[in-house]
Amino acid sequence: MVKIAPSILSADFSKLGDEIRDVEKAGADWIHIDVMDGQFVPNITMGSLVVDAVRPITSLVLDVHLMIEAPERYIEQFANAGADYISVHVEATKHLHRVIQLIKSCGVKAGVVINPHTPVEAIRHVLEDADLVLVMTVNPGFGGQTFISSAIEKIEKLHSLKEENRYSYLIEVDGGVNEETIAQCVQAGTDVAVAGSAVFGKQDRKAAIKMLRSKAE
Ligand SMILES: O=C(CO)[C@@H](O)[C@H](O)COP(=O)(O)O
Ligand SMILES: [Co+2]
Repeated sequence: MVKIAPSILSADFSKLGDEIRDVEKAGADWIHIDVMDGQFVPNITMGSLVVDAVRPITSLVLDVHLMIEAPERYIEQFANAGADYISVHVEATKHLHRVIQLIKSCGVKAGVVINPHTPVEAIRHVLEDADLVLVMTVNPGFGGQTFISSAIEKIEKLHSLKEENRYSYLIEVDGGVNEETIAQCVQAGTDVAVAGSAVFGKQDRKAAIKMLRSKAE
């Protein structure tokens, strides 16, 4: 069954603790945390302090999506704050293989992320080391954007490479995932679906997650 990972970017930050408890009660599997630096992407969001604050209030997996230049500078900080997964963009570092090893050496699962214009070939040689591959279905930087469906063939490709080579990574999709788009993602091989506005943007989070799961089946 697909895991649902609400992105706190769309939560009400004036009551972040309550928002996280609410989606946990509503059946969320993971909590997705979008870290943006105003350089790699135009927006600035949150740092490791937020991961630190969230860690004691939930037992859900904390899935940290780093949209920052040279992420190798901050891996230890996010690991110490309690991240379970740390994902870095291939477009943001000169030494992707080294960053993956660094994440793992901190005892954290390592994810690699590709932007909508980036082909799977760009991460081909780190797939055997990755615990997670995150396929962006919007240009990173903001919540509430429209799903880019050309990314579906990349999910299919990652799924078949995984089967052929017995790789162990999970496939995650992020951006514009909602009740209209989740089915095609899951059909293509998605294991984890990030949903920001499709969960936090709704009053009834339990109904929202239930709807996503039912459309995914
Ligand atoms: O990483 C990002 C955006 O850069 C995402 O995680 C968004 O926060 C997802 O929001 P929705 O598109 O689901 O509203
Ligand atoms: Co994200």
